[in-house]
Amino acid sequence: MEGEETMEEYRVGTLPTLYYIPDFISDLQQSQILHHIYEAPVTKWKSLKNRRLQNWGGVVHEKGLLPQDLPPWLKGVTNKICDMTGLFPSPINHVLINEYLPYQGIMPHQDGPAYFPVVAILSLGSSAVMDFTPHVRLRECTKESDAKSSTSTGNVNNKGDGCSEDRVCGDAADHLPFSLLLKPCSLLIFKDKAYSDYLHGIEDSHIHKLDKVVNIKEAQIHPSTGATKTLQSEEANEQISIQRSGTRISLTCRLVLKVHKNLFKF
Ligand SMILES: O=C(O)CCC(=O)C(=O)O
Ligand SMILES: [Fe+2]
Repeated sequence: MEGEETMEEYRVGTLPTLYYIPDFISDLQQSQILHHIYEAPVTKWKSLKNRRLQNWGGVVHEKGLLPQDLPPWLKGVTNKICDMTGLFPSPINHVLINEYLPYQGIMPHQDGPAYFPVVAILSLGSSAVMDFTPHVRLRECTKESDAKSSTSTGNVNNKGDGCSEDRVCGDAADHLPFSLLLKPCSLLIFKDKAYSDYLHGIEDSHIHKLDKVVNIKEAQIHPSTGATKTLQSEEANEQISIQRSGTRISLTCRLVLKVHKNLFKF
């Protein structure tokens, strides 16, 4: 594969920097990776309020990474991601493994500043919907520009606030929430705007709605993904959602550019 050019065929949604690769790994590779994850000593798991995680590659500090070699079974995955996407300037050196029970999620957030702004997330085990929400500054900008246009001044530059540039307000219409269906064995990659202008998160719920999903076709919904139809009682509007039934594991693969070989040089 030839990197960014090849990636074009996996672009989803309206942002230029959001890619979804179905079946990035085989079922057999998935089982092997899951086997390694659950083979790790129980002390490798860190329990958070609503999920567990394993940290591989070392400790991420504000000032960089205190590195630890990734194990070969993870390097196999991260090398394949680097080779195929061509989006990482050097090998991925950090992997966070999150485990979610069917009612668990992750609150909307932006990834920390220590990371190079490209994220690759491999999904295993069970499907989930990831929601992208525009950053507050962009949401406010949208409201502000709506309010201004309703005053019919026709001038979006008349206040020295966060909306004071035509360019920013012009972009605001593009900053609508959207979601992605992440199926087992798939790889999601996002960078640039999708990384910096949006928060990403997964709802703490057994049911995930598909109404804002931009990769339905690519994710090819069928019964084994857990896709179901539920009926909205009042308007009898059919709305498709997924019923989460199994544990989902994700591998968040990233690069920390600043690596400290020696703790005392921090
Ligand atoms: O589990 C996921 O798909 C998302 C994880 C995530 O956003 C993170 O680890 O920063
Ligand atoms: Fe994240």
